[in-house]
Amino acid sequence: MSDPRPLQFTVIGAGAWGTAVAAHLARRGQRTSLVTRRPEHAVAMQLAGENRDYLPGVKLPAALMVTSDLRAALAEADVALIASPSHALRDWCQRMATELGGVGRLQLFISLVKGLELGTLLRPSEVMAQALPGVNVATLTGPTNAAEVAQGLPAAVVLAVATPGAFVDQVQAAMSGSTLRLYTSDDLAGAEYGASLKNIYAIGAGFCDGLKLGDNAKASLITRALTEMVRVGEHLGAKKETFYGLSGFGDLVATCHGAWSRNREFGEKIGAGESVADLLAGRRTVVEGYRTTQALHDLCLQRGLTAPILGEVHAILYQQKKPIDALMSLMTRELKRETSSPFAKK
Ligand SMILES: NC(=O)C1=CN([C@@H]2O[C@H](COP(=O)(O)OP(=O)(O)OC[C@H]3O[C@@H](n4cnc5c(N)ncnc54)[C@H](O)[C@@H]3O)[C@@H](O)[C@H]2O)C=CC1
Ligand SMILES: O=C(CO)COP(=O)(O)O
Repeated sequence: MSDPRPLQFTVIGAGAWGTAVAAHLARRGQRTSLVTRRPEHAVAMQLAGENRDYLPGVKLPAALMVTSDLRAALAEADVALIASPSHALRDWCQRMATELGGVGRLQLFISLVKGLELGTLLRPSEVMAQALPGVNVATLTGPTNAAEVAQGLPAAVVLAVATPGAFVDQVQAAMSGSTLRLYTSDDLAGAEYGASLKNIYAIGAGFCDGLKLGDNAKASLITRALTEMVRVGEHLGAKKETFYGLSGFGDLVATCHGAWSRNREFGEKIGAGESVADLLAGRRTVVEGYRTTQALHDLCLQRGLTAPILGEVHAILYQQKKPIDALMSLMTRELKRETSSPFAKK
């Protein structure tokens, strides 16, 4: 691993996760800018020394530069990290392409996004590569609740890249420290599909919580979800082993169990009887699993893949199926060996 040398990091999107990653980088002594969407949000953060809208209670390092000036923040950037909700990713990327007018100094463009784009069904790095062709794309993902990372609690993540190399090793070293340990991977598809699928299963785990089904039910759901994740992901071109790592199993466990998880909590409230529409109305923070359930459902239909748990989550979110009826559908499926159940292809 090469020694860190000063790099310029630009984190785009000042929700909870972009702010936490930017704060981590600045604390590591890396030159870091955090770009907000709204100018008034940048001003509020500068004045308060805190992101009161999305990450209240966490003091931002003085060295962190907060701005809404995307062009200035990108001008010197060696590494850009994007932390928008998946539905806003393409807009941000198009703005970046316009402001950069080429690729500038940018050598690595890292997604912090955990969801697919509705309609195109593309992974975040695929959307990014379309907007900025010629830049190496990557994702940084794993079990990382933003508040914990922002507080400096320890975590491990994976940096999965399209093209590995010396610069990626340098970024790994620059971002790693005593509170955050980065592993690298060349399975970008696996890391992104794992990150997207785990949000759907976390909604499912939330249904278990809301229905008060107990620990056995939730453990069974998580285990079968992992099996489904591996099968769907492999079929979509990912490597099986990736799903047993931080971006798959690691994040699945964290999100299905985390009291903080917005996806899990969304499912819990639906399981307890609240309506999807009421829960989404006027929400400020993102529940990625909601749109991504639709995207992955569409992708499975398109590829002829059977994914029973994903199908039931979709039926609850989009077809008004009752969570208790979805449970019955899963429990009464055809009996089989644990290691069997090959995909039924159309
Ligand atoms: N919060 C967390 O613990 C983690 C989140 N992530 C992922 O990071 C991504 C961003 O999530 P968070 O930082 O949690 O967001 P958040 O829920 O804290 O904040 C929402 C963000 O979305 C932006 N936004 C809302 N509507 C928008 C629009 N129409 N156009 C552009 N931007 C819009 C807001 O400005 C804000 O930055 C998601 O894909 C999420 O799954 C990944 C790891 C951890
Ligand atoms: O991705 C996350 C943790 O790794 C955040 O999960 P939620 O979006 O469910 O809060």
